[in-house]
Amino acid sequence: MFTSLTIAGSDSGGGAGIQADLKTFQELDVFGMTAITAVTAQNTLGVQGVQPIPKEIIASQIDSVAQDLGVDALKTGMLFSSEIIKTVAEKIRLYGWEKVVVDPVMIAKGGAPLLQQEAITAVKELLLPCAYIVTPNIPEAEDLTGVTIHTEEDKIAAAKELIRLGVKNVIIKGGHGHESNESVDLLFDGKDTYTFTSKRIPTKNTHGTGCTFSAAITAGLAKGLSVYESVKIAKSFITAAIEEDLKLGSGHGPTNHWAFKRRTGVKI
Ligand SMILES: Nc1ncnc2c1ncn2[C@@H]1O[C@H](COP(=O)(O)OP(=O)(O)OP(=O)(O)O)[C@@H](O)[C@H]1O
Ligand SMILES: Cc1ncc(COP(=O)(O)O)c(N)n1
Repeated sequence: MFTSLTIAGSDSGGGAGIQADLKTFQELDVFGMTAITAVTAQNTLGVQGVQPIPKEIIASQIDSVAQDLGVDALKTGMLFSSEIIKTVAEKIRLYGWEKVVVDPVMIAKGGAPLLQQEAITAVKELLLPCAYIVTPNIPEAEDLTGVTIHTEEDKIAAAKELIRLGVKNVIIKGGHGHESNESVDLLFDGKDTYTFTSKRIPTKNTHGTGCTFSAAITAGLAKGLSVYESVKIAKSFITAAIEEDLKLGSGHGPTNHWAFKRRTGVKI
């Protein structure tokens, strides 16, 4: 049995955060484990409350999992503060984990901050050097690098800057490139560039797409797949989940975590 750990925030609405990660791990036949960094009161309309968890309890959750169950791959999501980032980065180094996917969650779809502004420096200095893969969306890549992104060349320039900060592989996600009728995710491994393209699906139900995508990549890595193979499957997983949206709530609804497995019917 392969195992994955998600270190992220709880989304009471079930579409993003820890909840999206566990649903994705389960669908991809990986045993999911959690270290909760913050509890959010959230639904499809927005974020109504945020309560960070004390750093000692976060450290303790990670120790509990590491010292008994083992971690084949892990991802980070909402980390909220510099203090939490420092705690998580120290644990990643302590246990020598290498298959680490960092989803640099900053702002919820509705605009609520999920990372304190002053914590961006900690992401760059403490977390990115631990990352095997980082998966920013376009605004996050801009914030982390200072590069304004309009073109594919801009994405490559931002990716190179992230590699310089210590990341091994960068995926700049295209969900926010609304001017195009395609959603193109660009992978850069420090040498070669690969693109993963789907047609842009016209829906407002994209709550938790980034969480789901990075969790699917983590599941692939846990099973020993390459970065390229893991991203390819993750792209199919998220495309199916957006295409067959569930139409829940009256704001930005969740995606459909069952869709990929129902569609493919195969074990990967
Ligand atoms: N409308 C869409 N049609 C097709 N694919 C999409 C669409 N929106 C997002 N995606 C895909 O979903 C994945 C996540 O991309 P996105 O840029 O939305 O991440 P994100 O902003 O971090 O997500 P979130 O903040 O909602 O968790 C990518 O693979 C992207 O290509
Ligand atoms: C706990 C948590 N983690 C991550 C997100 C990002 O997802 P989105 O940008 O779709 O709101 C979120 N809303 N809540």
